[in-house]
Formats: sequence, structure tokens, C-alpha cells
Amino acid sequence: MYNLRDIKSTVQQTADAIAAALKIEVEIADADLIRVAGTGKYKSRCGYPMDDGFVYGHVMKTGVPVIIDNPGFNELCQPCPCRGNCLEYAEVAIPIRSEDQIIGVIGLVSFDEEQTKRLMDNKQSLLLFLEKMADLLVGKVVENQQNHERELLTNQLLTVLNLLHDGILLINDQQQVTHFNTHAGKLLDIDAEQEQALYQLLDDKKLWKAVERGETFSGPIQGKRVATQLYCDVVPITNNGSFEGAVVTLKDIQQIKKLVKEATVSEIETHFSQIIGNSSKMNELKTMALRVAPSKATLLIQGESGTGKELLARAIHQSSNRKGHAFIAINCGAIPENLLESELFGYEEGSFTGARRGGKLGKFELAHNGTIFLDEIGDMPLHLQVKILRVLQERRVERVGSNRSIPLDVRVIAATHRDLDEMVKSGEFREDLFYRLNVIPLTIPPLRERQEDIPILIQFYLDHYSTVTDKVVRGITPEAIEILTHYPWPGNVREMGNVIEYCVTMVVGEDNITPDILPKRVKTEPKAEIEAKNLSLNLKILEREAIMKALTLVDAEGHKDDAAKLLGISRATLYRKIKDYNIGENKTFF
Ligand SMILES: Nc1ncnc2c1ncn2[C@@H]1O[C@H](COP(=O)(O)OP(=O)(O)OP(=O)(O)O)[C@@H](O)[C@H]1O
Repeated sequence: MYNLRDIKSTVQQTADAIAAALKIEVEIADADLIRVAGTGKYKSRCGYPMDDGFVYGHVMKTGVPVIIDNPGFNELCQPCPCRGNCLEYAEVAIPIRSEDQIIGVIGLVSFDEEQTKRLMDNKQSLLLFLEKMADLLVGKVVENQQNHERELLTNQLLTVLNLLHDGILLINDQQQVTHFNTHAGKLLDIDAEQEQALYQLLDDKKLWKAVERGETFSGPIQGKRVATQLYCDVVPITNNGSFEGAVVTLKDIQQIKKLVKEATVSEIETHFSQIIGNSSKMNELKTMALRVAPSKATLLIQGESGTGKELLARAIHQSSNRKGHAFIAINCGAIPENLLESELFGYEEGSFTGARRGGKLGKFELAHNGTIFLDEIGDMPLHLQVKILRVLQERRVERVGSNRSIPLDVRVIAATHRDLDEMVKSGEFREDLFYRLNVIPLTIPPLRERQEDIPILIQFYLDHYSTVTDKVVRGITPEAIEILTHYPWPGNVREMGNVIEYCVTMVVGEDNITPDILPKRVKTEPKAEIEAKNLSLNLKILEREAIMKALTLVDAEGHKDDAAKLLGISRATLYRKIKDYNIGENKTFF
């Protein structure tokens, strides 16, 4: 609703102009019958409600002009408390109308015979004149409101611009910067007092040309006053086909790189040098892993819990050309079955009750261009194994609740501590997926099978926890190392880390770690475990002998299928075991 009070001084000027032209007093009221402007007797009574505004009230209500030539006797004067004492001789009042709203009244009032004559003799032309004056006021009040709205919008837009993390420059058709936000000010060191031309701030001819021609532009550029590498986008602004300026967006390239890295790359960067161990088995494994790292091949890492499967997967990712992209790890065994599917593949908005607005990206999509590490793949339910297989075959993913398939470039590294070969036989794991995953198998031997790595791992963790806890530990005695070397380490390297952390915490002063400081379980390995260990050693010997026997029986290269059948294991397992047991290919075994 327009309000005449907002343009009070214009209303007063209009009243003065009418009064001067007609030599009749004027008063102008707003929609609340507050006198906004007045001349003569009324000049001092502006800003107050009109107590005697019965005629104006009527005009406001009906929207019809009123002419009163007999004040006090007209029926509109009946309720007026001043009736009988009215000083006015005659009155003309017309509504001020803006479209379908009446926003006020203009009144002409005569206080003597002469004024009354002028008023009554020219009634019709005066009414016409007042209508024009009313239109003028409406135009002014509308313009005032529009200015106010424009100002508000400008303030809102400037506030939004200043909240943005990009630098924004608004350029006119003369290549002058008409506005810039706070961030652009910082990036370009703009002098707010001085008018700036674009070429004074940014050093790139192609950019200037694009702005001049009203073309789009995107690319890296250099700021002129600050040595910041910027990424710039230009969007031209046209009006009815003619170029009126441009919006230039600026991003700090260093900042973009940082954000991309933060958003996509895990902060843990692992290199092969961080995989501690010099045993022949570990060296062999690392050589193999380094060789396959640059390829696109799917990998399956097998090994007991805590042997460093994830560490190896991260090192492989870091040594591949995917290293600038995401490494996304998901533990398939740790996520409830009903959530695992949407975690892996994402979902569309509204695909199930409780689905987030806007849907959700799955881990596969997050790993685009990078690596996905499917830990504990052996715990993957069968129905999801089918979906994983499809992703591996088609290199596309479909979100839950969508039939749009999204192309993907993801390297898959799966890991498990379970015997997938056995699981395939028992029907718990799909054979086709097993073969897909097992293209290049990598097996991390348990710690007890590479005892020569134990002392260096002990030293590694001693250094690590001394630094972390800020404690000086002199060393570890040979007796303590001996005990740790013969402990079977069911939790492997992870467990060793915990044991050394415990020892560093327990050691008093700057002393050595001695056997008495070691945790009890390490010193008193239960008999059963020792027996089990020996039994497993014996079983391994038996297994090696059985494999050699089977190979001798079939006794020809290329007939390993027959040997595998004889042994009741898959061909893949046979190959792995031949490698594990270091069985020569062309030897006669007996
Ligand atoms: N060779 C190694 N050198 C240094 N640290 C290692 C080594 N192997 C494992 N670790 C450390 O041991 C811990 C367990 O490693 P990781 O999580 O990679 O094992 P995992 O085999 O994936 O375990 P799980 O099967 O339980 O998921 C980590 O802190 C890792 O840094």
C-alpha cells in the first residue's frame, strides 16, 4: 500500500503550488485521514488526524468527488461537531486513486466570498485540474516505493555478494568496475576510492576482449596487483540484444586446489615406504603391489585382521595415477545390511521412507576417478554381490530408486580376512564375483609367518609412541624382543601397535622395556594356542606335500586343472598355494 506520508515534502510542495495557482486553500490527507500537507490555516496542523474529516472520510469510502457549497447544511456535515461554527465557505474534495486503491484526498477550501466564487464558477475545470494533481502525487509515491524496493534489493544483493566465497566484479559496457564484493577486493587489492578499469586489475588480453565483445570466458588468469593465480569466468549481460556489461567471477586457484583435495582425497596419504617389513615375503608382496599399482586392474587383498590390508590398498592408490583423486574406504561388514546398498550406490530423493532430500551420492560415485576399497568383501550379502559384479563389468552405477545408469571410472580394491575360496564352495560367495575380484590376488602374510619383521616393527612403534606420548624410552631388552618374536600375534601388526603403546605407557622413567613390562597375555601364551600353531604348521607341511604330489601325478605344464581337481580346490587356490609354498614349476617332486 502506497503512503503519502513517505513523500511528505512533495505533497506539501504540490499543495503550495495548487494554492498559489488557484488562490484557494488546500489540504491533502492520507488514507488514515492524517493531514499530510496544508496551506493557509491548515499549514500548522499537518501531521495530525482531521477531527472534522467527515467529507474526506466519505470521499475515501466512496471514491467519488464531493462538492460542498453549504457547509453545515449538507447531510455529510450532520455528524460534524463543528457544525454551526464552520469557518469554511465551500469545499471541493477528490480522491487520490492508485489503480483500485484510494490512498488519500485532496481538498480545496474557500474561506471568503471571493474564493468561494472562484471555486464554484470553475467547478468542472478545477475537478479536472485536481485529478491531474492527484495523478502526479500517485506517480511520485509509486516512484518513491519503487526506488525503495530497488534500494532494498540492491542491499540484499550486495549482502549476498559479500557472503560469497568467490570474488565478483560487475562491469559496465565501458569495461569499468561498477561494483565488487569484499572477496574480489581482497583478491585484487582494489582501491575502493578510485574508479577501476578491468585492464588495471586483471592481466589477460583474451579476457578483456571477451568482456569487450560481450562473450563468455573461462580460464586461469593473473591478478595485476597481487600475485594470485585466479580462475575467472565472464558472463555477459545483454538487454534486448545489446551488450550492457558483464559479471566476472574470480576464484583463487590455490584455494580451489585445496578444496578439491579436502573434498576428494583422504588426508591420510600412504606410501609404500610406510609399510614396515623387510622379510622376503613382505618384499615380494611390495614388489608385486608396486608393479600392479599403475594398472587399472581390480585387486583382492587377503590377509588376517590387522595385517595391513587397508594400508597396502592406500599405498597402491597413492602409487597409481589416481592419487590426486579420492580413496574411499567402506567396511562392508560394519554397515547394517539394509543400509549397505544405499551407502555403496547412493539413492534418489524419495526412493524410500527417510531418504534424504536431494538424494545421496554413493561411495562408488564418490570414488569416481579414484579408488574404492571394499573392506571385508566376504561379508557382502549375496544380493549386493550381484550389483557389485555388474558395476565391475559395466563400469556404471545405478542409484537406489533410479534407473539412470551413471558411468564411472573407479578402481576396485577388495579385501578380506576370510577364505573366499571356501566361501565360494559353500555358496556364500558368488564364484563369478570371486574371479572378477581375484584378477590379481595379493596376500599379506600374518606376522607370525615373518618373524624377521617383528624387531623392526617394534622399533617403528617404539619411535612412534615415544613421539606421540612425548616420552623418552631407552629401548627394549633382547629378552623382551625374544618373547615378542615368538608370540603368535593373532591381531597382527595392529595388536603389536597396541602392545608397544602399552609398554611405552607403563615403562618408568627413561628405562628399557623389559619382559616384566610386557602385557601378561604376551608372556603367557596359552598352551592350546601353541599346540594349534604347531598343528597348523604341520597341516601346512602336509598341504605342501599334497600339492607337490598332485602336481607330480599330473606331471605336465597346463594340467593344473587336473591337479586342482585331485586336491579338491579351485585352480586359483592351487596357483596361490604353489606361490605361497614356493613350489618350483618344473621340478620333479619325488
Ligand atoms: N607393515 C606395516 N607397517 C606399518 N604399520 C602397519 C603395517 N601393517 C599394518 N600396520 C598398521 O596396523 C593397523 C591395522 O592396519 P590395517 O587397518 O591396514 O589392517 P587390515 O588388515 O585392513 O585390518 P582389518 O582386516 O581388521 O580391517 C594400522 O594402524 C596400520 O597402519
